[in-house]
Amino acid sequence: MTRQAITAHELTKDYGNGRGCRSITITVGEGEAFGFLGPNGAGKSTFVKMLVGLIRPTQGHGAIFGLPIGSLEARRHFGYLPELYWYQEWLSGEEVIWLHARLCGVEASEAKRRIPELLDLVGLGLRGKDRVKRYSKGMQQRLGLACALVSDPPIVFLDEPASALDPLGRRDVRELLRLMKARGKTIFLNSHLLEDVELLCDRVALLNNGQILQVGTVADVLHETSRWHLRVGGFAPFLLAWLQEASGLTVRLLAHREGTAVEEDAVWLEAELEDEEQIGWLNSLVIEQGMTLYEVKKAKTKLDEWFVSSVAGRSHRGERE
Ligand SMILES: Nc1ncnc2c1ncn2[C@@H]1O[C@H](COP(=O)(O)OP(=O)(O)OP(=O)(O)O)[C@@H](O)[C@H]1O
Repeated sequence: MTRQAITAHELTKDYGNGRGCRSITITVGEGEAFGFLGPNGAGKSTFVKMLVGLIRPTQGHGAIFGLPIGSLEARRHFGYLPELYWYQEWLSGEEVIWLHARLCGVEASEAKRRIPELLDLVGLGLRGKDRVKRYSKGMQQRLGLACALVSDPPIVFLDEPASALDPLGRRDVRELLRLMKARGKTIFLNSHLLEDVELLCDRVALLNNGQILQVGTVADVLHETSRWHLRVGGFAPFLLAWLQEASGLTVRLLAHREGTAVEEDAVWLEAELEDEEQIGWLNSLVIEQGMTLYEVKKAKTKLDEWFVSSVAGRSHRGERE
């Protein structure tokens, strides 16, 4: 059985104004990449700050490899990239990493060996001797990543690690996270870049107003829809109404489906089922009407669609207050 890397039990932070996060219970296994999602102000950073020991919970408890959050022992096991980072601008990039290495207790000889490796890893290879004052925001974020990895920790907490990066930088970070995952690191990722989360994370949690709405594997949350797509030939518009009436289901014509050429003869229909078994019934109706059934598959929701549909209609604080 996989060891539990991060656990939180009813972890709560109330800033005194009713904001923060409420009663969050989750477990992240060793080697797992866990995506923590939610709209602005949902409480994601607050939750991570409790786990890394920067703020004290109002209630509940948590542990890192079984060690209480906030303790020095727990802190030895992770690296952390905060959402808002600010490094000593009078130091060079190398000196900032050196400082973090020494604060983490990395031996001097080991730190010297790691610094050029880390600079290369985060794409700052040639700029290590420049002062932070001369770094762009994106370069400082890359520096922050290097600092989070300096002790080669088994767990990394990354709060929006690519928020300041251009598309190339984002791709670099995506690759870096994949590499870390392949090396068995546990990754706790707060991010609004849902495409990256979908590619990297094993499980995701969705937070709103400080509370968890849903937790599950990426596959589960994306496949929970009951929408099916059917590619049919010999379609005529009147058949749509007929299909709806005969099946009693909502069936619509998709204007065009991403990634497929628009063919003259074949169209995509989308059906909403109440029960998966209805798909066989619908297929037989399509064939009965003389249409050709080329393909039938369950519609896969993108993570951003899932995010929007899960949060839509609920009140949420943050930037929209
Ligand atoms: N120190 C504080 N004192 C009072 N309220 C706070 C404090 N820090 C955060 N909050 C509030 O707590 C809520 C959660 O904030 P938090 O920064 O955790 O959200 P988030 O999900 O990380 O948002 P974002 O995606 O914008 O980074 C927000 O309503 C915020 O205004």
